[in-house]
Amino acid sequence: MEGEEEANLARFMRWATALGISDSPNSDAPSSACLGRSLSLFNFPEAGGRGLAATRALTKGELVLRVPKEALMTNDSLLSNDQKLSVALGKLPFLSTAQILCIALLNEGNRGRSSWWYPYLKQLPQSYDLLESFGQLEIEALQIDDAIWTAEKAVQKVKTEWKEATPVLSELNLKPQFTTFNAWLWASATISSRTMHISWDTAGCLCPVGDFFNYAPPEEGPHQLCESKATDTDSLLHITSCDEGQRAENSTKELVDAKTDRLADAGYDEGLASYCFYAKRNYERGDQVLLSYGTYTNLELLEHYGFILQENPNDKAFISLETEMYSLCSWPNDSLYISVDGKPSFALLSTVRLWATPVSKRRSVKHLAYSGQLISIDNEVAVMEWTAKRCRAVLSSCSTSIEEDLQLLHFMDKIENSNGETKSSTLALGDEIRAFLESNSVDAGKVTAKRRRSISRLKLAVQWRHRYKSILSDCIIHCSKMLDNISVI
Ligand SMILES: C[S@@+](CC[C@H](N)C(=O)[O-])C[C@H]1O[C@@H](n2cnc3c(N)ncnc32)[C@H](O)[C@@H]1O
Repeated sequence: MEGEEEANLARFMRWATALGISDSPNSDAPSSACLGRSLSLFNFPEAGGRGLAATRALTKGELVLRVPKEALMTNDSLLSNDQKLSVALGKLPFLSTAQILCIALLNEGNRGRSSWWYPYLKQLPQSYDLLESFGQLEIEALQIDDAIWTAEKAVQKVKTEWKEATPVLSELNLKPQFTTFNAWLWASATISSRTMHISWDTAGCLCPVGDFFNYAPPEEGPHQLCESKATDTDSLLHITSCDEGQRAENSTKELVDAKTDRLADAGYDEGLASYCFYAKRNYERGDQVLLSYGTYTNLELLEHYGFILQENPNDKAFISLETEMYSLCSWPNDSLYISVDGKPSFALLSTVRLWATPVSKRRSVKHLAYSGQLISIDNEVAVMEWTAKRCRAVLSSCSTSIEEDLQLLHFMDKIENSNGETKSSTLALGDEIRAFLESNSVDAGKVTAKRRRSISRLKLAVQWRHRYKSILSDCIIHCSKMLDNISVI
């Protein structure tokens, strides 16, 4: 099996080199290998698995990989020489561009060795852990309503998309294994987790070799400047004003920064007729070279890419608010969250401050709330108490505690790394966790490949909820500190 994987990879690299994919894009000398001068393929078990390492010191902004247009797998390139596919798709004009790319990808897989893309297809992952591939048990293991709802919606969406595409899959006469729901899940996850943005097709493109870059979040998340000022413990009594004008200026700057950041990272270059990848910072030889796919919370990473980050500066915890709060201020609902450091977002804090003000006085203090200023000491006490209480309510509604989640994760690590020797260690676990394991059918004795996959998804669900609960727990600590500060005044 390993030998076969190596042979597939070697064939893929020859194919990529012949197409002009190159990590020495500025050199005129023809390359004998597509990688080796700036980048090389390497395994990073703790940071994305297969990825790209720097083979020399790389400078920020340097072009490190170029993938010519001919090597990009797009709807255009897959449909252009396939009359049968175009005719079949013409009968279902309502399909989305992403559904069309799924169908075209399965159609290409069905061709097997005769596909021009065969070397590329052979080194794609065989399975994924995106939310849409979660079963009922894994979804329930997320525990938090918002996440469960997101996962159920993702599963429903991928099922609907498959059903809508079924008539085309039948008309193409694909082998049965390329028309199943599992095959569709594979194609859909491949597209969700590996396509790159192109301006001429919303489905994006699959970019051989370029899709070996693992993810790092962009350096700074949006809105952080304002929020940290407005909720800083030190500045409680002399709150730095962050008025609407300042906010607008900051967010425009952040948008521009985010845009230049993305452009500096990767993008299709019309002039070079290639997808180009740039070093987003300086790298030492041996470092993993990473790409920012965008700004994502852990739930969004899980939904679109099938992984989470233990340290994600853009993670957020949403808690359900009093119904009235959603309409009290003009902030969008997705700005009402608790940041990864446990502090309420600027918008959440100002909303709760206004809500905690008697109705008759709200009008006169609205400008204070909107500019992030403290309304009164009593109001601030009510705000911190309400926020901490809401976080505690969510934590106590979960069927496991943060400590139990940690124990469970530790146990799952053992199952993953063991060859069936873990049974006795279940005795050391609490009743609740043992019941959880039994109800999830995790039989510690047998670890088949299929079981390993379902454990890996279950582990992702537990890791996600553990990070979420940690944010709420940090928020409770933050609120207590603020209350302590107020009490010494
Ligand atoms: C574009 S591919 C990157 C290459 C991929 N590792 C491979 O073997 O082909 C994106 C996928 O890599 C994995 N990945 C990327 N960055 C990661 C990270 N920082 N931590 C964990 N997994 C990551 C996820 O499975 C994700 O869906």
